Amino acid sequence: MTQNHRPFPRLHVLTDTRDGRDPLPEVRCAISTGMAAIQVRAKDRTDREVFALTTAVLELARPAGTLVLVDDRVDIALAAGADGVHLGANDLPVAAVRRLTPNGFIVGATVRNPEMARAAEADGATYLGAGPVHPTATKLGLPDPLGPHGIAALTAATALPVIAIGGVTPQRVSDLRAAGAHGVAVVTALSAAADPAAVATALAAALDGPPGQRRPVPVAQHRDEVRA
Ligand SMILES: Cc1ncc(COP(=O)(O)OP(=O)(O)O)c(N)n1
Ligand SMILES: Cc1nc(C(=O)O)sc1CCOP(=O)(O)O
Ligand SMILES: [Mg+2]
Repeated sequence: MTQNHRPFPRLHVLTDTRDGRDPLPEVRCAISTGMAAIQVRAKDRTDREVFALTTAVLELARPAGTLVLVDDRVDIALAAGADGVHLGANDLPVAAVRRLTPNGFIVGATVRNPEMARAAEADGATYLGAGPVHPTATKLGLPDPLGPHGIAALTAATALPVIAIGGVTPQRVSDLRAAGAHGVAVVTALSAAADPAAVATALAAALDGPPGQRRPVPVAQHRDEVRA
C-alpha cells in the first residue's frame, strides 16, 4: 500500500477492458489530473490477467501517488499490493474483508439506498459507491437511477464519502456535488471519449473546490483522509 495523506480522491476511474481494449491510455489521463483513484475492473479477464493489469496500473500510479483499488477481488488487491478493494453485493462482505486486510486498507462498498449506506458504514467501509445515479449502458440489470435526489438521501444517512456512479459526465458533476457526493466514478466518460485527456481535465475541474450546497462533514468523522 502507498503512504497517502491526500484527501480521499474525488475522481474514480474504472478500467474498461471490454472487447480486448487496453485501458492504460485513460488510466494515464486520470493519473495526470492528480486527483484520481484508479479502480481495476476487468470482468472479462482471467485472474492472472487482472493481476497483471493491476500490476501495470500500479507501476503508472505509484510515482504519482495515485491510489489503486481492485473491483471485487480482495485476494488480487492484496497480492498485487494495491491500496484497496471495491465490494459489491456478490462479493465478500465488508466486515469479512476488514478482518483479512491491514489497517489503512481501503474498502469500498456499493450501496443503492440509505439503509445499505448505514449498514456498510457500520461494517467498516471506507467509502460508498452509490448508483446508478443516471442511466448507463455500461452495466446491465441495474435498478432505476437514483438521480441527485437519491444521492442526497443517501449522503444524509452516512458520514462516509459517497462516490456517485453511472452515466456520470463532467456536466453532471455539479448537481451531484450539491447533493453531497464526495466524488464520482466513471467508465465510458473516459473510455469512449474522443479526447480522454480533455474529459479527465473537465471532470477534475468540476470536482475541484467546494460545491454549492455541500453538507459540512468533519474530516476525521468521514475518513476523508487515507492514512495507510
Ligand atoms: C465506485 C464504485 N461504485 C460502484 C461500483 C459497482 O460495484 P459492484 O456492485 O461490485 O459491481 P461491479 O462493478 O462489480 O459490476 C463500483 N465498481 N465502483
Ligand atoms: C460498474 C457500474 N456499477 C454501477 C452501479 O450502479 O453499481 S453503474 C456502473 C457503470 C458505470 O459506467 P459509466 O460511467 O460508463 O456509466
Ligand atoms: Mg464489483
